[in-house]
Order: sequence, then structure tokens, then C-alpha cells
Amino acid sequence: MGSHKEREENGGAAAEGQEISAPGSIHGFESLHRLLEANLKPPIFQEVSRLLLGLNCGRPLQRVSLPMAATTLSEAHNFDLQAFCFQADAEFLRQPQIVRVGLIQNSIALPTTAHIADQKNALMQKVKPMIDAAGASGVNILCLQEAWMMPFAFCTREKRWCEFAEPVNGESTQFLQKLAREYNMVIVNPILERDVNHGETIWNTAILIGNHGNIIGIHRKNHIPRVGDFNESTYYMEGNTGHPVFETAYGKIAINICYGRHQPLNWLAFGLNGAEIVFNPSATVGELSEPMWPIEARNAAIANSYFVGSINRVGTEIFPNAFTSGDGKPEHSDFGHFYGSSHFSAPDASCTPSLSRYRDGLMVSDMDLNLCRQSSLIPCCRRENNLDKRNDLAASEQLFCCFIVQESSDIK
Ligand SMILES: NC(=O)NCCC(=O)O
Repeated sequence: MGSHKEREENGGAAAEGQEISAPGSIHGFESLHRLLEANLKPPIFQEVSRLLLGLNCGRPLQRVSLPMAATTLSEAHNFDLQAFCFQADAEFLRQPQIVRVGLIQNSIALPTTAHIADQKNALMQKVKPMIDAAGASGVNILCLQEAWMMPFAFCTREKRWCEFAEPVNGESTQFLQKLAREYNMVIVNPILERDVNHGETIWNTAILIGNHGNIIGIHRKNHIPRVGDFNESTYYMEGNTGHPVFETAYGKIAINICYGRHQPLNWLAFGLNGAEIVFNPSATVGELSEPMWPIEARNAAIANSYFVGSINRVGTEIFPNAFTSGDGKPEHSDFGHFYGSSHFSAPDASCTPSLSRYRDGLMVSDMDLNLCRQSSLIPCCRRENNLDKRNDLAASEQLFCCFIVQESSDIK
């Protein structure tokens, strides 16, 4: 099973350890972690993992096992399933605040030439077993990838892909509301939004669905890429929702959509507004961003004392008409390889290994939210040092307050 074609026939899975020439290949391995594990002697791999993934409460991050209902679904539908547990130290005054969080990554389900209604239906059918596995695993908060209900067609600049846009209470929201109620689960639904009440404006939006199927709120992508084939500014503008943090039944969460991860002030604003978990639903390709992918979210988690869930789609999506992006490159019909690699980062600088670079996947992790405050000593000192370098008075005041609170809790 060496070629790209053979891999496609095998549902996107590579035979581990085999040389392959597919775009985005790392020599047949599904992830860097798995490549290292297969090629390094165990004590060396352990030491390399310590450096790459950090330590949680002084020891390697623990894997947890999931119910058979979940593992059976992952085998039947060929999706990567991994589960971990971020712990925090025991405290005298607070109970642990453990939530189980899930991330779903997927490839498209039908060719981009299929009828739009069929593509959407097939996508819902494709992610359903992963949502069921999350439900069977007791996941409390689940996030899907950016614009999960469509191919990432923004490279083409063709108007017709706007037909995938939906109102906030559209098809995908209704589909997920039912599952949210069934599994008592908060679900983040990132889609291309058509704002039917305001001139049919198109936005890149994450809709937050509560565990009773209620719509808690929305957030619209703050920064739009204008790089490579990411011609997204043809379709929608920078969002108008600021940096909201939503109080859910299981914790305070925010969504920093894709390109927003390159802007440290987005991460900071979500932190100042009280986020305990920030999701980064994305669609990005190897050539442009893969070296940055493991760094940015992890850095944000450390600097802002919260957990981050990073999600990227998988596969190569071929479009019917070749396109260019005004950068002198010859015309082409695909965006390149979306490398998956969804993972969690924690405020104590530890992180999970990544999901597959090729296959659909569900990443699950328990996280004790007490770790946010426990990890915040160092960032607060850093923030205090930065105060006089800032012009942003409001931010400075909040940072100063943060420092004061930390100071007084030290005295206790
Ligand atoms: N969807 C999106 O914003 N992609 C931008 C590419 C990147 O940030 O890596």
C-alpha cells in the first residue's frame, strides 16, 4: 500500500512504516508521534516525548480507556480515537472541576461535484458515528472543525459555494441540537453562516449549542486569511462579535476560529474575558502552517492559563475548475493536504499527541479546570512586567487586577 491512490482506496489510512509518495506524507506514518514511537528505542522515545509533550503534574500525560461502544464505532468507521487525562493538584478549598472534552476532525464525504444537498447529508452521516462515540464516552463539550458542513472551497473564489451557507438555526444546528439533547453535551458548530436577518451577509461562524439543545450564542471569525490559496476574504468579512466567552454547564469556553490563532491579542482577549477552554476549529494545509501548528495553541495555553483544543480537517479536496491565487503559481485544482493533527494543549505546557494526519478522528480528554488557576502564577508575573509597555488602558487595568488577585491569594 504505497501510493496516494492506494491510500485513498484504503479510506485515507497509510500502512505505518511504509514509504509513500503522497502529498503531505511523513513516510507512511499517521503522525509524528507514531513515527517516533516506531523508530526510537523506548527509553529514548520516553525522553523525546517528555521534551515534545511536556509533563502534567510532573509526569507523562496519562491515556484513558474509553467504553467499548466508542472503540467499536472507531473500528467500524475507521476513525482515529485517542483519549487522555490532564490532572491538577488537589486543593484544600476547591473540588476538582473535571470536564470531558472532545474534538472531531474529518475529510469531506463526497466529491465536490456532487449535489450540495447530498454533500451536506453525507457529511452529517460521516460525523454522526464520531459524535455517537463522544456521547458514549460521556464527552461534556464537543467541537467540530471549521466550516465542517462543506468542502473548503474558498480557494476557488467562485460564488456558487455560498450555497453551503446556513442560518444560525439551519440544518446543521438542528442536527446537532438533537444530539446535544440526546447526550447532554455542549456542541460547537462551526459553519459558513448566512445572516438572513441582515441582508444575507455571509460570515464564518461558530454556533454554541447548549447541553439542552439551546443556542447559547455565536462567535464570528475575527481574522480572515489573505495568504496562498486562502481566498476567504472573497466570501466573508472580519467578524463583528468581539471576543465572547460563554458560560456553559461545564465551563467557560471561547472559540478562536482558524487564522485567529496567529494573533496573540485574540488569545489574550479570550483569556481576559475568563475563558477556561478555547477551541481553535481550523482548515489549514501543510506547506503553509504545519511547523506552526504544534506551537501556537500550546503557547496560547501557557501564556493565558487555559486549555486549547485545536482541530484541523483531513484530506485533499479536488475542485471542478482549476484556479490561481495571483501569486504566479500555475493553476491547480486542490488546496493541498489538510493534515488533521487535532490535539489539546494545557496551561501547564503539557499537550496530547496529535490525531492522524490522514484519517477522521475523535480526540477526547478529561481536564481538571483547576489547572488554569494553578498554572497562572508565572503568566501573571509576565503580564505585570508588560504593563508599562502597553497603551491599552483597559487591558492594563484588567491585567493589573489579575496580578492583585494573584498577589492576595499568595498571601493566604
Ligand atoms: N481557514 C483559515 O483561516 N486558514 C488559514 C490558514 C492558517 O491559518 O494556517
